[in-house]
Amino acid sequence: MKILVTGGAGYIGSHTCLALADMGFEPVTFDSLVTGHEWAVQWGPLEKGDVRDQDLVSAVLEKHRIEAVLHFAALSLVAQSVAEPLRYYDNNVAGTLSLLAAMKRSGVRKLVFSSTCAVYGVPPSLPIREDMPTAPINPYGRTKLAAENAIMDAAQAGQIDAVVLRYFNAAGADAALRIGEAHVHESHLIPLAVHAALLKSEPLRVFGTDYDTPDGTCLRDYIHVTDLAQAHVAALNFIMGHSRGHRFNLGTGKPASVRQVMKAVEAATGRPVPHSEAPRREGDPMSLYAAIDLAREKLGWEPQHLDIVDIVRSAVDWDAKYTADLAKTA
Ligand SMILES: NC(=O)c1ccc[n+]([C@@H]2O[C@H](COP(=O)([O-])OP(=O)(O)OC[C@H]3O[C@@H](n4cnc5c(N)ncnc54)[C@H](O)[C@@H]3O)[C@@H](O)[C@H]2O)c1
Ligand SMILES: O=c1ccn([C@@H]2O[C@H](COP(=O)(O)OP(=O)(O)O[C@H]3O[C@H](CO)[C@@H](O)[C@H](O)[C@H]3O)[C@@H](O)[C@H]2O)c(=O)[nH]1
Repeated sequence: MKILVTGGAGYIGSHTCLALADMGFEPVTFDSLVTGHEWAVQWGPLEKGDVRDQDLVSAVLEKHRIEAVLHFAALSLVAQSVAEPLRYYDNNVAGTLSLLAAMKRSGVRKLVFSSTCAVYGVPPSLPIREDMPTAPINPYGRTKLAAENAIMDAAQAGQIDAVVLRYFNAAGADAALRIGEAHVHESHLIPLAVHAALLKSEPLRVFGTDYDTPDGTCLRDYIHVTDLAQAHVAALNFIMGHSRGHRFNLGTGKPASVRQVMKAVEAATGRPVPHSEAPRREGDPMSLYAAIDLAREKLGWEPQHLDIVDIVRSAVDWDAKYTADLAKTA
C-alpha cells in the first residue's frame, strides 16, 4: 500500500517512513525541503514540492495511486511563529486546506495529521487528556488547532477519515543511526544541551527558572521519535478500518524538567552542560505532559523508551554520527 508522507524529509516524517517500510508499506515523500533533507529520504521516492501547490499534490496522489496521507509538512518552532505568524498561517493552515482539496480531487479519504500538545495552551490540570479544552498560547499552536478543526469538520461531514495525533516533545534518533534530528536552525532543548556539553556551541540558556515546578524550570514530555513513528503505523492501521475523525495524545506520560534534561545530557556525555539562566521564553507553557490511555486502548500502542537518559543518549549517538558524516563531506 502506497502512503504519501508530506514532510517525509523532516525529522519525524523520515523516521515514520522507516517504520512504514519496515511494516511493508511504501512511503512516497512529498517535501519542499524548506527544513528537511534529501539524505533523510531513504525508504521510497522523493517528490519535491510545496503542499500549497494543489495541482502538483493531486498529480502526485494519482501518479502513485496513493491510498492514505500522513501529513507532517509544517513549520513548527514556537518562537519563530511568534515573530512570523503569517508565514505560519500560510504554511500550516493554507497548506493543510490545499492538501485536503487535493485529496478530495484525487479521491483519497484517509489522513493522519501531525498535531501538537501546543494546542492545549496552559492546561487546567495534568496530565493532559484529549477532551480537555484547547486554548493555544502561541501562533504555532493556533495554526495547528485551525488545521485540526478543518480536518475534524471535514471528517464529521463524511468527506475524509482522519486521525489527529497530538505529539508532545519528539527526541532521540533511529537506533541504527541511519537518520536523526538535523534542524539547520536548532532551537530544541535536547540537541542544544548536547551541543553545549560537547562545547560545539554557546552555553545553553535556561529559559525561565521561576516557574511553579519542583526545580523552577518547565516540564515537558519527551517522547522517542521511534515510538512516535510506531504510533503513526498504528494510527494508519486504525484509520484504514474506521471512519470519521479521531484524536490521540502521544507522549510517555512522564514529565522531565529542563534541569532534569541537562542532568540526563551530563549522564549521557559524561560532561557538564555549560549554561546560563535566562528570562522565560515567550509562548512557553509551564508544564505539558500527556495522558496516553486513549492511544493505548484504541491504537494498541505503547511507548518503549521511558528513561530520559536513554532518550538523550540516542540523541548524543546520532550527533556524533552526523558530525562525523559532515566532516567526511566537508
Ligand atoms: N518536533 C517536535 O517535537 C514536534 C512536536 C509536536 C508536533 N510536531 C509536528 O510534527 C511535524 C514534523 O515536525 P519535525 O520536527 O519533523 O519538523 P521538520 O522541520 O524536521 O519537518 C517538517 C518537514 O516538512 C517540510 N515542509 C514544511 N512546510 C512544507 C510545505 N509547505 N510543503 C512541503 N513540505 C514542507 C520540511 O521541509 C520538513 O522536511 C510538524 O507538523 C510539527 O508541527 C513536532
Ligand atoms: O535553548 C533552550 C531551548 C529550550 N528550552 C526550554 O526547553 C523546553 C522545551 O523547549 P523546545 O525543545 O524548544 O520544545 P517546545 O517549545 O516545547 O516545542 C516542541 O514541542 C512542541 C510540543 O510540546 C512541538 O509542538 C513543537 O513543534 C516543538 O518545537 C521549554 O521549556 C523551553 O523553554 C530552554 O530552556 N533553552
